[in-house]
Amino acid sequence: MVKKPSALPRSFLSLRRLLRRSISGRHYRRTTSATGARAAAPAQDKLKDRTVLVDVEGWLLRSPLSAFPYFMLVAVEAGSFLRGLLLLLVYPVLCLLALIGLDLRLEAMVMVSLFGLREREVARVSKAVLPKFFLEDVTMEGLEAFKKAGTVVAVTAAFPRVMVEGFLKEYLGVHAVVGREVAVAAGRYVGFLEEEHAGMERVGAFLEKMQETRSKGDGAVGLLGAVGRAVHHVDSRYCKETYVLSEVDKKAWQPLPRDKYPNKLVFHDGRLAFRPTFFAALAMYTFAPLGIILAALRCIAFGVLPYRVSVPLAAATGMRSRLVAGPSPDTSREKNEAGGRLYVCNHRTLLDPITVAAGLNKPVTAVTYSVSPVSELLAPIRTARLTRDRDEDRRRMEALLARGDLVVCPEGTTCREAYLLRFSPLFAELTGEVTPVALDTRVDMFYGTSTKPGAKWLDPFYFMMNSRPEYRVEFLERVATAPADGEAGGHGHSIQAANRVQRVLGEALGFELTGLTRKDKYMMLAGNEGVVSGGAK
Ligand SMILES: O=P(O)(O)OC[C@H](O)CO
Repeated sequence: MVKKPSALPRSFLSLRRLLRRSISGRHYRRTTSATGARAAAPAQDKLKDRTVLVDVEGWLLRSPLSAFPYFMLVAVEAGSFLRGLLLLLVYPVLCLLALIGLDLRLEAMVMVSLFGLREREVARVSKAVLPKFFLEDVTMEGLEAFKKAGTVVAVTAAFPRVMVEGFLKEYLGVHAVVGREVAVAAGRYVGFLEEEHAGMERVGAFLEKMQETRSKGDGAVGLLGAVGRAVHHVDSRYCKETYVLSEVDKKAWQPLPRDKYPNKLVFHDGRLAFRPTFFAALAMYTFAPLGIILAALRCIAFGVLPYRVSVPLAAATGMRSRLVAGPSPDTSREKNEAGGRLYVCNHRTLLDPITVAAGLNKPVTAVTYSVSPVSELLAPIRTARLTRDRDEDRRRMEALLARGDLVVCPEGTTCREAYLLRFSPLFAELTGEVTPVALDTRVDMFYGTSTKPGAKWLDPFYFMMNSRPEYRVEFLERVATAPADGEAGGHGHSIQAANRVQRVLGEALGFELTGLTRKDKYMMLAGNEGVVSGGAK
């Protein structure tokens, strides 16, 4: 359960603090903004190395800010689509509650979205799913104001602390997030959100303990929104200087561009590929029955029909496969000395090898690692498991390549954003040249990738459930992977060759190269190493 506020009356606590501060001789100067646009943001250097108290909704995030999409994301991603539907259905009633008091609506949204959910899963969603959406709501000026600050304490009242903590700490480098807690029992949320004043008492107690706030001389600086914010009371007690941002000023602030994200958003998780506002979520739930039918039809088409029939048929249902550059004639007809051709592609979804096969219009074998057994069973192409034992995998791949064309995705896991992960170099030791295939996908409603072991088998189905899923396929010029005359072979060489192929694909796609791995992705998004039980070997 959440900690109960102190039994002492709040007025007594405030009086005690006031006395303590008067005795230490501190002064609290309040600086309010001028009315001109952007006047409220202090120069970066002014806050250099200082302790800053940031009001998340009032200062940092864009206005008007709707909390509904975030609760919808938590309801769906940490709960289920059924819970999301419940939130959608009760939301109009919750809006009526807003007439009685805004906080009542918030409390009710917290109850519907979080009740019964595991604390750990909500924290995971806060780190793995919500940041993508919160980052789109960050104001550039709001963030830049405290970029050089020493310690940043973020305060939230419009969201439970758990919902904003992941994004603020992981992506914006905020040091502490304090705000309202939701009651927990036996590791699950009971759903009661503590009152705003209790959240602010918590902020006060936190600042009270900080050396910087109490004794460094400069005191803390507050960056606050203008109206009706309980955080002002805490701020006036702990900050020597305060910048207050009016709603009018904030409207002139710009959204933070992607290239200015303090930490790159390479990985994210969750099924919903759109911001679930009330109407967008309503559209999704209305479309879902048709989406299921479409997905079933598309899966059957790719499973049983030849590509020259299934591709146009899928296109008639809205699914697009754009072959930007097809395989060169010799690539598709001739075999190389190893046997079949080795196609090396970046990894967007589990359907990548099928798309390559459709582009070639002939069967291929795909090597997989930690794929759900259900996906293997339903795959319309031959698949072969890797073990992550280098010698064994090499033997398996050489044998497969001797028998026919092989598709490998050396990133080892899918990536949704415009980045390429590190290429595992084993493929470069199998044959003298490879054909890189640049793949990109677009979805409008559901992501066809996931990290939850229990949900992975549904990945291709979700991709097919989109109203207009799209694949872009580009067969590139072959790249030599064999050592040139006089060049040393071995592992060092294969790493260089793998990096070369990664670079070629990165250039074709306009994607940034990274050294991140499958393990990095899973540790970050799921807190595990990404091994699907029954699918590793
Ligand atoms: O589910 P992912 O994104 O880890 O991708 C799994 C790969 O397809 C492994 O072959």
